[in-house]
Amino acid sequence: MTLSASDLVQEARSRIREIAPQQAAAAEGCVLVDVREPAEFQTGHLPGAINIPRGVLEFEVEAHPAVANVADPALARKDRPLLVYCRTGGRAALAADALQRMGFSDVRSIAGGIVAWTEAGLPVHNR
Ligand SMILES: O=S(=O)([O-])[S-]
Repeated sequence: MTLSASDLVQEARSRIREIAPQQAAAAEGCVLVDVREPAEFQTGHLPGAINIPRGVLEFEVEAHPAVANVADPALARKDRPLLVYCRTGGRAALAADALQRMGFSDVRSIAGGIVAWTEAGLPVHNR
């Protein structure tokens, strides 16, 4: 049996936690991870977000300064709350699923991504 991208996203969604943009806006102490491509990130992103594209996420997340264990760089802080998002939620669902499988214990994805965030009237940082 082969699966479509949509099937993969649905499967991931069954294993992850998604929260509404308003809940995400109220979340405190999370590392906010934009998993879109750098060019997308540059067109506007959530305030305070870091950009680790979906394609390199598994390879780079543990060493990112926002996640790394400074005292022992070999150990990422797997209990660090991570809040991931993309454009509409597909890539973020796959990203959240992968992060959980890597042992990150507090991962959430913003339902509907930055599109839903913007539609909810929440602020976007443009540079
Ligand atoms: O993957 S996506 O939901 O950003 S199009």
